[in-house]
Amino acid sequence: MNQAKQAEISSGTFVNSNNPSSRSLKRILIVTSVEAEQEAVIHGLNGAEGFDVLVGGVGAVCAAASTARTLAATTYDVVICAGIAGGFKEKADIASVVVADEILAADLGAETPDGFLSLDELGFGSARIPVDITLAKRVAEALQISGLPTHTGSILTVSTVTGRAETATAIASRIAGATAEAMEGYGVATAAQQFEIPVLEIRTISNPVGPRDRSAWRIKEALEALEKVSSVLAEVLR
Ligand SMILES: O=C(O)c1cccc(C(=O)CC[C@H]2O[C@@H](n3cnc4c(=O)[nH]cnc43)[C@H](O)[C@@H]2O)c1
Repeated sequence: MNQAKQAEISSGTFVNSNNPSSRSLKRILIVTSVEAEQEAVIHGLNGAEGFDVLVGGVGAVCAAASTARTLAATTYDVVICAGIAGGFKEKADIASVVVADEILAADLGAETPDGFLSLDELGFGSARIPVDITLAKRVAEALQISGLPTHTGSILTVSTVTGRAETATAIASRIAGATAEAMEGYGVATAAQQFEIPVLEIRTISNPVGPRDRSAWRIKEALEALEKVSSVLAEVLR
């Protein structure tokens, strides 16, 4: 997608009275990759004020550019990357929810005969972007209480969807805490970081990370879970 499409739900104001830091979240940007995810989020928000939902495109580069363009035009208090994802074996099942405790560009680095070197090891910055951990924990707790099976862990950003069992095993053994993989989080988070805005990533699981079997992707179930996640977000962030 070349042209990011923004659906503004409302420009109203809301205050988060449950936040221990008393920070008020007046305006929240949710970035999805495709329109089906945007629609699920909008249905779940059910007209709640203060949320804008952007289709940022597939892949970290497109997501970063779309998010940065939006943040340059409007002030937000938090940015949330949301959508469907692959879940790592024994970490996140189909239709469960993963709230990132960190956002990690899993394939940003260098391959060597002795293994993978991350951006950090190469000395070119960091492949890890911290989330607003207080907010992430509060959202995860609310999702769990609402009955959605919810995990907290690293959500990896990859350029290529993992399609072999060997790759899945290699990634899981290289990255402790790898819970889900998707393709946009690091891009959205890089834009948010450069605008000094807190970031979250929340994903619902459509498929296992492993041998490619598109017929086994449970996109409908994952989108239904994403809609429920969004209705909880409307409650917990209000
Ligand atoms: O075909 C459809 O109806 C449909 C509806 C909603 C979303 C899609 C996508 O294909 C979304 C692509 C999006 O999903 C993320 N994703 C999902 N599973 C994985 C995975 O195993 N590894 C990496 N990324 C995954 C990713 O963020 C894509 O942008 C189709």
